[in-house]
Amino acid sequence: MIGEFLKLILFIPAIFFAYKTYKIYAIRKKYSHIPGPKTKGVIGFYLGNLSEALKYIKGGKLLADMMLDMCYEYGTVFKFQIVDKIVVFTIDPKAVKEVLIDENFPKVPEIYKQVGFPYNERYLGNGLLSDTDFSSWHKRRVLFNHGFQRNILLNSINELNSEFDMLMVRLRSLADGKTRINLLKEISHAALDIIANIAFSMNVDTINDPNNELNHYVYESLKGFYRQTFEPFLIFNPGEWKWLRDYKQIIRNLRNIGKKHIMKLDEKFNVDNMIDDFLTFFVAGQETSANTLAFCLLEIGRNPDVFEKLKNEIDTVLGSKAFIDNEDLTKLTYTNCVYKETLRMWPPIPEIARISTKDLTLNGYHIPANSWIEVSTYVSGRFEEYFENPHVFKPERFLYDSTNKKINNYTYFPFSLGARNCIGQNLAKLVGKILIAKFVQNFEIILDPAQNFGIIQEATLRPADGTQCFLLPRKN
Ligand code: HEM
Repeated sequence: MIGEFLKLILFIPAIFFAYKTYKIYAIRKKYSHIPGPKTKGVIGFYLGNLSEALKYIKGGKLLADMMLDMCYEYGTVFKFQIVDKIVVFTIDPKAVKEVLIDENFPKVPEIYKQVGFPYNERYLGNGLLSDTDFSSWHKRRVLFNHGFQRNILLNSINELNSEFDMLMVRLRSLADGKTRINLLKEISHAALDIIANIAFSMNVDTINDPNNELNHYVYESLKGFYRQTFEPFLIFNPGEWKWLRDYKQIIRNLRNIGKKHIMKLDEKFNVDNMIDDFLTFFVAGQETSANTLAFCLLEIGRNPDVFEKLKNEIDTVLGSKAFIDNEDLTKLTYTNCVYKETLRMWPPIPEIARISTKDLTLNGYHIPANSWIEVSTYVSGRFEEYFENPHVFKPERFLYDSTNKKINNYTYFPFSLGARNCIGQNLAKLVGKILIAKFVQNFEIILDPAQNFGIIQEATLRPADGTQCFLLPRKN
């Protein structure tokens, strides 16, 4: 009897192993006509290119850096294998257009379920970012589109000016040339206040009260989300179950804040869906906007020539005028280029994945239906064929004059492209330009030489040390 039981115990894993082996064999065969890195030996057969990917991450690089190196080796359409999944990667401009715009392929449900319902707890739920069902997503996107148009956002230019004036006051109190300042943190606080104010007419003062509950729960919920993404096995460790309960409670507390606020608005829509979008705007908008600006100020600190040109433009257009209006913004051409160049080198969302719903041909290669296809503005932005001296921070490449040819839309897409592009991009650009202009008007920046200039990729890309610097008030 015991012998039979033991046989059964060994038989089940053997069947499972045989099934996995067959699955991997079949998938490798299906994509064998597409170029890509070879895998090594038996371990390579089962794990694919996982060990190469881990080498990049351990070496302080990004997965996207591995893709960039592979583009030089295998061309602009190639495949790689991670365990039993094969990903088709492309930065070919025609292919990018086809995947994101012409075919408008859906998002990958496996990725967005994690942020929608981590551990079966409703976090972003079916919010705009995580809803992978086209028709339910589309109904709500149409509702929100209007409020995010540039001309509508310009009605809030007073609020945007005042939020950043508050940040300037706070930074001035620290600008003695000796106090080390983490600019990422300071800008994150302002970004949260702006989203609360502009999107939900909420008065939150995170700039002066970083411990407020909205900031606390948004921050902690994101921290939990990263752990869940990068430590997928922690659920099996009983020692982590208390952490898991606390994480779920943080999500519930954040949703309760959203619920209380939405009830005040007396909305007629489904409350749970409204809470999903309440959380989505903070989660999708705060880190991305703040990280971009932290990278931008890091580049300004690293490139004194860029800082000088910015000062010239901003002093000429604004002088000591504190209020920045739409007319001023349209004149800040170089400032605009600095923002764009920052997003070329440091896009906070470096890669985007889609699932193909039909067979197609990319760059001559047949791509079967149900393929996981990845595109990356980070890789395109650093590919020498598309951008000359891509590792040099050169805002002038976005100045469209007779010496510069226009940048191809499908090689530069930090806000993604097509129907599921970033709804908050107009807000992010307004916020970005106003912050840069006010910062340059007010301060000299000295980067802390002791800081780590590396980058970290969690859900988004950010400067590892958060832009550590010393500030001095500008004499003008
Ligand atoms: C520099 C700042 C920002 C960058 C680089 C950025 C980038 C992106 C990208 C690449 C996507 C597509 C993601 C995907 O396909 O998985 C996206 C989607 C989205 N972003 Fe942004 N974003 C920024 C700021 C914002 C802001 C300020 C908000 C709102 C307050 C926002 C709200 C959203 C939402 C709701 C989506 C999902 C849109 C949909 O699928 O309908 N983002 N963003």
